[in-house]
Amino acid sequence: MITHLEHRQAAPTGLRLSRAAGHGRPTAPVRIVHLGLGNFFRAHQAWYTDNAPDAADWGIAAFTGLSRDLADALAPQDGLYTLVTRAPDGERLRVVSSVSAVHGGDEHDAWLGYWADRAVAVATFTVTEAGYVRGPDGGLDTSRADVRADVAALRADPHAPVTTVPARVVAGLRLRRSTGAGPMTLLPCDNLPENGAALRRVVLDLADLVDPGLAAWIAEHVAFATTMVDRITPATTAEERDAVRAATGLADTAPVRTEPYSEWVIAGTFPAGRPAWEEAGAQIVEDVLPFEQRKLWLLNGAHSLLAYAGGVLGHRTVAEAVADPWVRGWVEAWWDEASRHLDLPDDDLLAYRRALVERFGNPRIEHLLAQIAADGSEKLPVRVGPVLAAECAAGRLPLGASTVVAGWALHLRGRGAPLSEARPDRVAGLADGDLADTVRAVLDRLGPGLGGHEPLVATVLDGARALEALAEA
Ligand SMILES: NC(=O)c1ccc[n+]([C@@H]2O[C@H](COP(=O)([O-])OP(=O)(O)OC[C@H]3O[C@@H](n4cnc5c(N)ncnc54)[C@H](O)[C@@H]3O)[C@@H](O)[C@H]2O)c1
Ligand SMILES: O=P(O)(O)OC[C@@H](O)[C@@H](O)[C@H](O)[C@H](O)CO
Repeated sequence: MITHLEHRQAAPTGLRLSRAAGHGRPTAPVRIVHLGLGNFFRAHQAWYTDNAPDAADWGIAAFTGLSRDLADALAPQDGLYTLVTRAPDGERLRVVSSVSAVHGGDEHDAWLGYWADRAVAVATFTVTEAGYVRGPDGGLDTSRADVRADVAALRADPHAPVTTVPARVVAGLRLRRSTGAGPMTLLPCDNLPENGAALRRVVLDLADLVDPGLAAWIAEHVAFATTMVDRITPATTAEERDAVRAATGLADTAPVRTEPYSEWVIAGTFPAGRPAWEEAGAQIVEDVLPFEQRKLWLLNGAHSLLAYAGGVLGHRTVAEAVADPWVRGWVEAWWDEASRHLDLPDDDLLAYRRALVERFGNPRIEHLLAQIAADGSEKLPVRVGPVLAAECAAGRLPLGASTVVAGWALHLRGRGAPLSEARPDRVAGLADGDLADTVRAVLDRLGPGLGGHEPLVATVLDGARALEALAEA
């Protein structure tokens, strides 16, 4: 295995990462604010910004969303961290310098301060699908207690601390309007279809409830860009910290490991500017949709299939699950089904599938199925629902899609990884009754009327029984 250090590293062993000690570049002025400081942001948006030729002009102030632990880990090392890019046969380590400031999500005054600053031109987000607090129709879910509390707080005091993502954004934009800090762009980077429009909708919904006139100001001054983001980035483990220390001699409490592959496709306008991300490999396009569907269905849909069906069969990681011939067969079936509904040349799709087989099989990316299985109620309607409905509408009973549904039904009934849902109310009652009841209920979640499609129900039930039989074998 080859280990390549991209930057000069400093001895002595155990020295903490620090700009004063000459690690990384000098701190760049903050012109981007990020919400959702976690692993993916640091392997993706922060890395592209670090690679841009104008990186010295574009620093990021990054806020955690929920727990402030990562901010506390990164602050003593000046926002610097080691990105470990793991190929099957070797790895590259580099110190990423683009994060100029780190904050806990509870530092609301600091958050507001950036939004009032004319120098800040872009806000990016990686807050998980659940973080957008959308209701079933995609609008703001005003039935949530946290949303209601935030609306009441902002009506009473524009500076009041708030917790939901749309409320944090509305608070920031309201201050930006009053300080005349000018237009900016919001750039969501979560695995949601049309994520720019999705964020815009919940932000405008909440603005309307808080401050008459604010929604119109936002519509005129704030651009919502849409993105497709891709780079498989599992959660960091203690072993990773030890491995980085062994390779570099540096004590980094928050390294990130990721794969060599990376894609960022962006559509939108940037009235206050942005880094030259396209020179770091991002694609700026008119329409993200074909890239987004290809990725959400072929990559993320297959991930969910691996997580649920592979989890029932006792697999722990993506690489383990995709090496199982049964699971691999279902993944290929799913890819055939999804590809029929993608408006892209066959050769492109085949090349993408071949690359996915390699990426999933990378033994040095230990991507836990349990991490992917979380929040299925948010993910499956987006990753699998559209293909399932389209296949049924075309008169077919899709094996791959049915196996994802079968795996999810069993997962909800306690098989595979432990159930983890940001919105437990969304899955309440789904596991009640017998397996057929669960299958009907989950199908109805994925497409109107699918729970009453008897041949489909029978196909999913067959799939679930086959999974159970294989798990017992
Ligand atoms: N990890 C990947 O491979 C990957 C790849 C593409 C896209 N993404 C997107 O990035 C998201 C985050 O992935 P990650 O690996 O960085 O996870 P992570 O757990 O390392 O970080 C998640 C961040 O989001 C915040 N957050 C979580 N729920 C929130 C909520 N309800 N409101 C506000 N903030 C919230 C957390 O506090 C944390 O700061 C994913 O959900 C996905 O949409 C991840
Ligand atoms: O990050 P999530 O929870 O939306 O989904 C889990 C994985 O499918 C996802 O993180 C992929 O690894 C990623 O989308 C690859 O770019």
